[in-house]
Amino acid sequence: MIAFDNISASYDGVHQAVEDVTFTVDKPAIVGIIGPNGAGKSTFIKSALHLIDGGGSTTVDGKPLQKRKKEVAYVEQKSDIDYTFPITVGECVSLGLYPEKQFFQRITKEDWQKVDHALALVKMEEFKDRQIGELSGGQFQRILIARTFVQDATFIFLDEPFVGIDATSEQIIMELLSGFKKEGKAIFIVHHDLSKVERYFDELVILNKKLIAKGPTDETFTKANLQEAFGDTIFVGGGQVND
Ligand SMILES: Nc1ncnc2c1ncn2[C@@H]1O[C@H](COP(=O)(O)OP(=O)(O)OP(=O)(O)O)[C@@H](O)[C@H]1O
Repeated sequence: MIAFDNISASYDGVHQAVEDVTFTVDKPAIVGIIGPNGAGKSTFIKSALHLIDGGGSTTVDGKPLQKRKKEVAYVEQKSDIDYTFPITVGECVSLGLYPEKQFFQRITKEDWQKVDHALALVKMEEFKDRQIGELSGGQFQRILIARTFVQDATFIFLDEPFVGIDATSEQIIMELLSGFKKEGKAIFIVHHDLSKVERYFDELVILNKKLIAKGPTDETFTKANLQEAFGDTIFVGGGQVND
């Protein structure tokens, strides 16, 4: 279980971007994190994972996150990533091995097999020796998922993984994540396409600075909760919103 206790964050010390968000998630699960632009979804993850300063604490199976870092993987928003960094696809995926390796340890043959296996899972094995800068957005996203796979993390956080990627990549990634769930992992996905919410997520976290709702999707994906988070203008194209 992962428990977030009073997670808060402020960038200027005056305005709260995230305020006292508390909830727990039992694995396995695929959890959607939704809310309007600027609601603090990314900030919540960064503060909860101690990537930025903030208040509150996160525990993994009762232990402070600092002691269980290897079990947590995070893929930041694409806009935060430097694609021009000169490394190959294989090297990029192998970075997932580093939480368990000291920097002076060599990557072994067995490690490279893990990398190859992960690349095969995301259907990117032919791209192993390409530079990451040569990939499409969807291909790159698949590489980042492969990196979390070699890390073998139990809790995986993905910030808007489907932005600007093609339907095939989205489907490949969702199938892979369902497989991760079957292995007992919990996957958190910041997502903005509300029409896919019911199909993709077992549980939902609805945020707008504060926690508006958290629970099984069929209980939380309601008009009342969405109006509270997004205001009255919310429109869910093709999706079913419960009363
Ligand atoms: N590095 C930063 N410095 C200052 N303010 C920031 C920074 N990052 C985010 N903010 C502000 O914090 C608030 C929450 O932003 P955040 O990016 O967490 O929202 P979000 O829900 O992920 O938004 P989106 O859906 O648009 O990605 C916003 O008001 C944003 O302008």
